[in-house]
Amino acid sequence: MSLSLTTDEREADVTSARTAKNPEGEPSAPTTTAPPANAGTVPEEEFLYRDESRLRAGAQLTTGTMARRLPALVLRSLRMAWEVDRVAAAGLLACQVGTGVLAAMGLLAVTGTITALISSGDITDRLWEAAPQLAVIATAAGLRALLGVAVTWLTGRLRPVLARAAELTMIEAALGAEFAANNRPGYNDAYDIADRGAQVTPDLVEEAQDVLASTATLAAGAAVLTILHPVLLPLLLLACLPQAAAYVRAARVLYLAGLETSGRRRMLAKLRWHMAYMESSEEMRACLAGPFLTGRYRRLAASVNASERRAADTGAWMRLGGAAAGGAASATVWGALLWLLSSGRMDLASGGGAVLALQTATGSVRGVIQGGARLVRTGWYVQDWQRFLDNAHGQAMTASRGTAVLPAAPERFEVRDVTYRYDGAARDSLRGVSLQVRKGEIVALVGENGSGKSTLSRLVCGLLLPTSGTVAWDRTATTALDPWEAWKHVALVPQRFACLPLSMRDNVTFGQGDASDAAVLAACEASGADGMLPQLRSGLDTLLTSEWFGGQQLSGGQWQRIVLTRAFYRRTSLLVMDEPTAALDARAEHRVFTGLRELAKDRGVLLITHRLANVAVADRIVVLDDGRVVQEGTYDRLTREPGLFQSLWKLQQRTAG
Ligand SMILES: Nc1ncnc2c1ncn2[C@@H]1O[C@H](COP(=O)(O)OP(=O)(O)OP(=O)(O)O)[C@@H](O)[C@H]1O
Repeated sequence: MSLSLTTDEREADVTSARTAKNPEGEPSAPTTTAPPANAGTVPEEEFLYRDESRLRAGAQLTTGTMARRLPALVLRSLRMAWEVDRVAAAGLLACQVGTGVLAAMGLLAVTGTITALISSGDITDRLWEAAPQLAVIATAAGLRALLGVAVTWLTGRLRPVLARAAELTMIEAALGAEFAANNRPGYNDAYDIADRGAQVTPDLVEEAQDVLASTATLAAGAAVLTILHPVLLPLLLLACLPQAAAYVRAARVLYLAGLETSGRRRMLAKLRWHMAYMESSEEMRACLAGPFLTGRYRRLAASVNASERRAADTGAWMRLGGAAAGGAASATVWGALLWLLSSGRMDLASGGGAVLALQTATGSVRGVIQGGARLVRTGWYVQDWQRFLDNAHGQAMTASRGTAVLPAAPERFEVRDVTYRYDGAARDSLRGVSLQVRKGEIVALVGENGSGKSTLSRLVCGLLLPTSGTVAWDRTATTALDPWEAWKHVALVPQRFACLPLSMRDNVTFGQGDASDAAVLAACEASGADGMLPQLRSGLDTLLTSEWFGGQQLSGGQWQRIVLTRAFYRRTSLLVMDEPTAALDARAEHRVFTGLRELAKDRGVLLITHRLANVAVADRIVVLDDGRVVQEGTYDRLTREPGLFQSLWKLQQRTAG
């Protein structure tokens, strides 16, 4: 998926804009080929969900599946609740069992009361006879109300804990995924859907509670109905089948709509982020991107709304059909009860009890069906979450890498005949590349935009694994290494870095090392970040963001100094710097490059920069062109030797005047 335009598309765009003007230069009515205002040139279809196998699996979900999966889902929700809060989980289960028992007691007491009241004899005697039953009814009702309050309290206690626990599993899954997976077609959709599953895990528990409560009351009603006449319960259950089928079909339609709109909803979230947050807000304003993007947002939102409305309408029609069929079937059950009474097969007292039991059971069956359908839909989402955690998309690093741990800090990082192609890309980003970085050596990577420098640096760091060829650290292939152990030996200054809302100290240390003032200040000195310390309100403990009270915002160059400090603080065997001084002023840049030789004494340094005068500091320069190494040598040699390096270098010299 690409948001950029091809040259043809861009030209078509300009042409249509030109033809939309009349010869006097006044805007005319848009031609049929011109895109409508604020439309954007990438059609919504680009953001459709395309995982056919998931959609097919979704379409095959039936009432049978629901019936089979309900017990497992209820158990699973109880297990999840048990894992995060045992007291609440046990309490909820006890409350549900208690509710069922009390419902049965209440119903039996109602039947007993009616029998006592309509029997012959003095009314005072009959009332005295019914009194204990009435006491049971009142006590059962009161206790059920209390249990209801307890259920609400316990569920409220569980919800946030479950939600945070589920969020954490997603963060861990994302951190444990291959960096390359982000490019895999469908991965981000799968992540989004799984994330939705994680968010609804508290619903799973709540809905399971509802189903359990309805089932408990249904069990009580069913027991009383069966005692009164064996035909009533099977009839009632049969009558509910059409409604159950309709509800499950409606749940399936809504679930599939959720899948289908996931890509578009993700794009909406991304647009919202860009329009609302500080990182891109200056560009949004100054380039007048706001109206265009809100137009784009409206169009995408309309397309999502239309899909969701269609699903809601279809679901409503299905439920209406189910309700009508259920109503007709209920009438049959009530008819059967009338027939039993009129034909003398059931006495009047039992009939009174049966009316109440039927009413209770019908309400509970409806509760089981509606709650069950909701629970099953939530269960599908939770299943998507579990599939992601189970590495259904093959993204987990544990699946693609070994567990080897290097016995000592590595001294040689070697790339041998490596080819790399990003997932979903049409061509290789690197082809047959070889490179070595040894301890004590500074190697510079240069080349034009898109030539493969960052990709190669990611391979050297072990962030990416080669498509073919080998990347080895002291003879151990990066594919065999435990990544978390391996990255203890790497410090990376990436092109796009993270500006985290943490204190300056935490932004530098990330909780590693001794984090003492002396250690952090030494790294600050090497990067030039020490110069900004006097401006920080609380020194190293200043919160680096103005989005919260007490925080302080840094400039772009100041942030880059922090990122350099981060890398220097780590004192690793390999230091990779991708455009490390792009935002630095001349003094800070000079300081970094003059300090580099000292830094390289006990580590290998891989330096990527477009400022070719700076690579004079390197021992070796490797020149990349379109994914291949085209030149390699010292600065002196490459500036004299005709080739890509010399021509780029001369251009820069000329620009510099
Ligand atoms: N995450 C990615 N997914 C797919 N293709 C990518 C990705 N990152 C880079 N590429 C492609 O790989 C090629 C090399 O990109 P790379 O970022 O390594 O170039 P570079 O030399 O570092 O460029 P620059 O000087 O602009 O930083 C480019 O054609 C780019 O389009």
